[in-house]
Formats: sequence, C-alpha cells, structure tokens
Amino acid sequence: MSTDSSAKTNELLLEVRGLGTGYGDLRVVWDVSFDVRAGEITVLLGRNGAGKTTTIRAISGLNRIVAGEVTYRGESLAKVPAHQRVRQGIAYVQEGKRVFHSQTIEQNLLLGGYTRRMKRAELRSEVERIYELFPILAEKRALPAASMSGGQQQMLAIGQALMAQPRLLMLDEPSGGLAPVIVNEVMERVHQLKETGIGILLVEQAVEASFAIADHVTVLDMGRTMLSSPASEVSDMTLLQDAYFGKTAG
Ligand SMILES: Nc1ncnc2c1ncn2[C@@H]1O[C@H](COP(=O)(O)OP(=O)(O)OP(=O)(O)O)[C@@H](O)[C@H]1O
Repeated sequence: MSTDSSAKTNELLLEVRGLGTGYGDLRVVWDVSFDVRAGEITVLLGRNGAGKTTTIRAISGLNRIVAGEVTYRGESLAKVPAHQRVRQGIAYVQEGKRVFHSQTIEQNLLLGGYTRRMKRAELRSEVERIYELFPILAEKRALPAASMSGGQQQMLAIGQALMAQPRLLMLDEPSGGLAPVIVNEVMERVHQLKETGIGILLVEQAVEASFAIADHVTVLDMGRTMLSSPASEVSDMTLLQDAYFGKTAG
C-alpha cells in the first residue's frame, strides 16, 4: 500500500491528550487520553454512554474538539476539516455502517476508493489488495452485498474504508449484532490488518474478544479515562470486567 510503505513501525500516529468534546453545548467527554501507533491496535472499552463513539467522532472531525489536544503524525487536528482528515489518512467505519445492498461487493469496494481520486489502474490494484486481505470478498465479488452474512458485510465495510489507503483506521463496534463465533472471525481479520502497518483504534463492547488482539487498552467511564495501559501490563482484570458488566447491566 502506498501510504504504508513510508510508515515506520511503531510510529506514533495519534496522540489524544485531555480531550473534551460533545454535541453543541452539551459536553459528554471531559478528559480522555491515549495513543495509537502504526502497526498496533488500541482498544477503547467502556460501558454504554461512556463516550467512546463521541471520542472517535471528534478525531474524525464530526464533533468539535473543545478541550485538550488531538495530534495526528505530530500535527494538531483542531483546525483540520473532516474531509481533509480522510485525505490525510484517517478512516472511520461507523457503528452499524451499512454497505450498498443492491451493488456488488466489487462495486462497493470501488466506491470506497473515490475519496482518493485514484486512477483506474490504482483502484484496480487496491481492490486486489483488499481481496488478498479478505478472500471471502474476492470469492463473492460479483454478488450483491445483500447476499453476504452480517460478518461478511462488516468485512466489506472495513474493506471499503481501506480503499481510501488510511494510516489510521477507526472501527466503532465491528462486532455489533454478530454471533460470538463470527465476532472472533472479525477480530482475527482486524488483528491481521495491523501487519499491513496501519494503526487501529477499535471501539468495542466485546471485551474479551477485543482484549485478545489489543496492544494497548484504554477504558473510559463518564467521558474520562479510567485506565490506559499496554495490554501486556493489565494484570488486574477488574476494570475490564467493570466495563463488561456495565454493559450487561445497562
Ligand atoms: N447526537 C447526540 N446528541 C446529544 N447527546 C448524545 C448524542 N449522541 C450521544 N450522546 C450522549 O453522549 C454520551 C456518550 O455517548 P457515546 O455514544 O459516545 O457513548 P459510547 O461509549 O459510544 O456508548 P455506546 O456503546 O452506547 O455507543 C451519552 O450520554 C449519550 O447519550
């Protein structure tokens, strides 16, 4: 991938420090801090309403940063409009992202490449790259997206985002609505993606499945960071369990 060839392993892609954001005058995120590095997965956990989606929206430019700093490859994002962030390599697959059901798998992928204004040959080679990452998409390329299972459609949504050649891929609950065995398959694919050198920010409710592939874990509660640590150093599972049981109780 052209953007990845220049990405250094472990390059600090995203630095979030004391982020405050919300909806209009309503502040829902107060103090959130974490990093995402190239070739690594940072998992953002927390119960319903903790502020995970709002945090991702602020990074992608959909919500305004009202406090703190968000820097991408060393530059502040505060004044960069959302469409520019996409061009700079920040991709966001929203929760419950729908693909175009009546279009074929391949047409869906091609649509994902348009933000980059790629030439035909480049689009073609990007599609082939996505097929290598997700062989099931290659197998079904000529079929309408509606013919695929929920897990496969989630992979197509991720493939579509990858067509924009991101360095930073943000995924909001890719496991949403999927059976546990399919969740594990999606997580396995997400895990493989980091081999391409991109950094991944993964918001999840599936605590165990996402923790299994995490390099770094950040737990939010009420718009604040409760824990931010390398996954290998999380020996006390209580905070993670709190996030999990918070969801079940809610
Ligand atoms: N469009 C909106 N306008 C106003 N408040 C909102 C809006 N969307 C979310 N909120 C509120 O912001 C807070 C944080 O929500 P957010 O969706 O970021 O949480 P979350 O951690 O992603 O939870 P979930 O797992 O339920 O998606 C919640 O109190 C929610 O009610």
